[in-house]
Order: sequence, then structure tokens, then C-alpha cells
Amino acid sequence: MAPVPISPINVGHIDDVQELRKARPATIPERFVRDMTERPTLATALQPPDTVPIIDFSRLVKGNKDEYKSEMLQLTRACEEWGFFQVINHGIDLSLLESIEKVARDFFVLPLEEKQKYPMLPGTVQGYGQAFVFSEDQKLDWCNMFALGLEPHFIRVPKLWPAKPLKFSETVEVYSGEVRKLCQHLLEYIAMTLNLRTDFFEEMFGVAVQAIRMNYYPPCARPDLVLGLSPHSDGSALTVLQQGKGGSVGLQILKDNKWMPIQPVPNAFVINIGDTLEVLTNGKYKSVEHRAVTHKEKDRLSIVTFYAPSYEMELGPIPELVDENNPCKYRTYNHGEYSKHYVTSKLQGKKTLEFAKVESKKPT
Ligand SMILES: COC(=O)C(/C=C/C1=C(C)CCCC1(C)C)=C/O[C@H]1C=C(C)C(=O)O1
Ligand SMILES: O=C(O)CCC(=O)C(=O)O
Ligand SMILES: [Fe+2]
Repeated sequence: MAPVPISPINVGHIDDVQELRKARPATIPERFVRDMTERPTLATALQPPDTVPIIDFSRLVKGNKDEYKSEMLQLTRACEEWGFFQVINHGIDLSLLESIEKVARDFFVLPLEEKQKYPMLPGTVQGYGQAFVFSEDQKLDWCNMFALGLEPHFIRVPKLWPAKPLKFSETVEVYSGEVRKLCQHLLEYIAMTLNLRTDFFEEMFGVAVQAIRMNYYPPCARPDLVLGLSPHSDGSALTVLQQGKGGSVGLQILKDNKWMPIQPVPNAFVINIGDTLEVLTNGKYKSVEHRAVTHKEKDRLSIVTFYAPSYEMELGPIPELVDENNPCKYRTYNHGEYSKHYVTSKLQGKKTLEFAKVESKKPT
């Protein structure tokens, strides 16, 4: 008899949340019910002008001098004070945003047996399932995920690329190419806000790592008890998030110790600074903790692109951004090692970034 592969990780049985929703159990299974302190009851609506900055990308690319200057100031403020911003007029064809949303939705509505042909195995982050689950007693997110590594090609797992819907792979390729260019351009402007050469990050990153994750949050009868996605910061340099049309307001960021919702802006991308940019800028720009919550009647879809340096890169604070007033907060490490650490740790606020922190000197 062929040996049965033994996984060192025992995650127990993970219910598929779309199937749970269909079955409508009288109570929410215990594994999804959060401890009191984690329950999403405390969101405070952001009041204008205290909302996540909106960057008009077209004013950066082809605005007049004044428009360019004021947009660059907004971008600097967004990176320094928020770690999140929304980008409008980004230049990506709106029909492509519609197409990716359609193939993502069409994928999630497929029968479970079809989706399970592409399983996200315990301890891995690609395919269909729930990522970041490492033990039987870990609470689960009210979310189904489908993720693929895209660039460089060696991170691709071809057997996880779905045959259905028919246009899935083609759409992901075209969409990801466009989002990659957007990331490269955003990093050029971000470099300029730091008085670095425009091509600083492009040169430093080598062949950047890129991955896509589609998150589907079905409605939940008790949104007050569960989380769509656990609090975390992203390990990437930049993350580009597209919120599906007509979905619930689900993304929340931790601002001044309070959870605040991000109102979707039609056709905009939500951009956030990941751990890697926090390290490179020596904490001048921060990766901000965020989470997703669910809704009683509405579902929600998000399509997320992670953009990060090559795994080979040795990474630490950029020397120009370290001085007496801002002493070095992070050590130098290999990005591949950080990626491994990130994907083998559960989502837990900003805990994974402790990997990179310089030990603080104990008072003598
Ligand atoms: C919440 O974050 C993630 O799911 C995630 C995973 C990304 C990846 C894949 C889905 C496929 C293989 C590559 C990669 C690890 C990038 C976050 O990605 C961040 C974390 C690190 C580190 C990073 O580089 O991007
Ligand atoms: O769905 C969302 O809005 C949040 C998704 C997210 O933070 C992630 O996938 O890393
Ligand atoms: Fe995230």
C-alpha cells in the first residue's frame, strides 16, 4: 500500500463558509466565534476630512505643476499618517476591473467539488481554502480564499490554475500585468516622496514577487461574533486591493487604536504599505493593521495583489533614512526568509514584523 503522506500540521476539519451559509445552521460553529476582545463591535466611522486620503493618479502622471505638487503632498501624508490610501484615475481599463471581478465571482459560485480540485494544503498559501491556519484550536475566518503566486514564474503552481471559469487564467494574466505596472509607478512616486531616485525601488527589488488573492466573504447570520479576515499587516512592499461592486463595507484599519471602516470609492484601488516598505523606510512609512468584517445580508469580494522584492534581496533600512533622530529600528535580513516566516505564521496583527526588529537596548 502506498504510504499516506503525513502533514506535520494538524488543522482539524475546516468548514467551507459558503457551504455553511447554504446550510444555515442554528448557531455559528464554535471555531468561527471570536473571543470577546476580538469581536468586531467597535468600528468607528471616519468623518471627513479624517478619511483615508484619495490620490488622483492622473494628476501625478499628467497634471500641471500645482496639481502634481498637491498630489505628491497628499501621497506623502497618506504614507506617513495612514499607511493606506485610495487611488482614482489609475489608468487601468475599467472593463478589466469588471472582468477580474466576474471571473472571481464565477469561480467562487462553482460547486465545492470543482473548487476543491485546487486545494490550499495545510501550511501552504496557494489554491482554494483558508490560509494561515496551523492548529486545530485556531479560530477560523469567515472567508473563502483563492490565491496564486504569479511572478517570478518559478513560484507558480500550474496545477492550481483553475480550468473553470474558462477565461480565468487569461484574465488573471492581463489584470496582473496592469497591476504590476501600477505598483512600479506608485513606487516611483513613493521614492520621490522620500527624496530617493525615481528608479530606486525598481532597481533594488530585482524581479519583484507578485501574488494574487481573491477573498470571498459570504453573508453571516452573526457578523458580531465572527471576523471575515483576522487582523494583520501585509508582508509585501505594496498591496493593491480591489473591492467588488455592490458588496458590504468590510475593510477596517486600525487608526489611533480604533477600528475604522474604509468606504469603497467606485473604481478605485485601495493601496497599503506593507511590512517591507516599513522596514526599508525605517518606520517612516508604516504597514497598518487591518481586518475584514462580514455582513448579515450582503456578501463581499476583494481581489488583492501583493507586490514584494525578489526573494534573493537582502533588506534593511535605507541608510539615507537612518540618522540620530531616527535610529535604525530593523535589522538586515533576506526577504525570502521573511516570506517564509510570514506564510508560516498565523495572522496576528503586526507580530510577524517582530522578525525584523532590532532588539531594544535594556537600560543598564
Ligand atoms: C495576507 O497575505 C498573503 O496571503 C500573502 C501571500 C502571498 C504569496 C502567495 C499567495 C503565493 C506565494 C508568494 C507569496 C508569499 C507572496 C502575503 O504576501 C506577502 C507576504 C510576504 C512576505 C510577501 O512578500 O507578500
Ligand atoms: O478583503 C479585504 O478587504 C482585506 C483583504 C486583506 O487584507 C488581505 O487579503 O490581505
Ligand atoms: Fe491584508
